[in-house]
Amino acid sequence: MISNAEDMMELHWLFDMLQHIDVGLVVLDENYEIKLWNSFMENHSGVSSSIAKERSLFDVFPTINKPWLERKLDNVIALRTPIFVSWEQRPHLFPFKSYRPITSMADNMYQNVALRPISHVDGTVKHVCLVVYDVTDVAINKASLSSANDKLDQLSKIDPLTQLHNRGSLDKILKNTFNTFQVSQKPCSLVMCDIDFFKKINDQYGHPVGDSVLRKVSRLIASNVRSSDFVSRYGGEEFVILLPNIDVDGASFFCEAVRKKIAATKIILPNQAGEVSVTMSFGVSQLSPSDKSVSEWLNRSDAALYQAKDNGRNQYVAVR
Ligand SMILES: Nc1nc2c(ncn2[C@@H]2O[C@H](COP(=O)(O)OP(=O)(O)OP(=O)(O)O)[C@@H](O)[C@H]2O)c(=O)[nH]1
Repeated sequence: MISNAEDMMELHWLFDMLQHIDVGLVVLDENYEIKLWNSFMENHSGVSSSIAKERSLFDVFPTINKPWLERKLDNVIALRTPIFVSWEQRPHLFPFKSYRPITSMADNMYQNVALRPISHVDGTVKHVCLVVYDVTDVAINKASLSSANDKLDQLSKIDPLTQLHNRGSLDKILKNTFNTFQVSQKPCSLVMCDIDFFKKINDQYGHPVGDSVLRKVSRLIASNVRSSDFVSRYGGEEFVILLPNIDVDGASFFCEAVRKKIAATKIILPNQAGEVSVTMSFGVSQLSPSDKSVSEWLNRSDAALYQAKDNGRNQYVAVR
């Protein structure tokens, strides 16, 4: 008798704890009717246990993907094995609001859900228990970590002064372009360009003014390319522009257009220091099947740029 009373007490305690545990507990029968609905489910859904019980889960939550969940529940019963649905596959099963102040960045509660078969005393399985875990904190932390990583990744590819791609990302894209060219053989041109007598700007107006000229020239170049082109700061006042699907004649046309625009632009200096104009010299060459490496191609455009400087600057030289 004592043992029976103790058992009853234990059962009562267990039931009380399950009712108030900070995890959602739902028991469904084979027809998806709710047989148990603990206080976590009541608090987050606003649906009391007395209202939820004996109703189909899909009537209480019409937005749940019925065919998908039915398939899962049927499998749990037929195979007698649990199934786990992670928030990464499906952010939530139950459309609950997120209520934690620390996770206010999320409107909805992210959930991991375990679907477990429940055996009857005779060994048959006709019920499934859904265990719903609130994993909003984990999801939000992961999302902010991945957004911070994306930002860092982005920063590592960008030149901070000009906001153009930096040398590292240029090296990567040139390598990829070179490898793709071995198969596609589609024309691709590379322009190296450099501001003429830039040292004079620094000497005359100071380094900060030189910086603002670099920024302006970068914006001018970037606003004159197609979205598939790649503009990078190679170093100092030197830039490299990659023009996919453009042969050396098309690239020459592009250089001439940009050259004219830059030469015609008056750059307003900061702090009412007046205005300056700059010119640029350009060297251009096309990737050739005989190139054994990216450097051979780069060196050709570089040599053309120095030729343009030697010829008097403010011009392009193309290697054909
Ligand atoms: N303001 C500023 N100047 C830079 C930066 N990087 C390089 N420079 C300057 O760019 C100038 C480049 O000078 P040079 O290589 O002699 O070239 P240049 O005066 O443009 O002459 P040419 O190229 O022969 O026409 C140097 O004075 C560098 O200090 C930068 O980030 N900001």
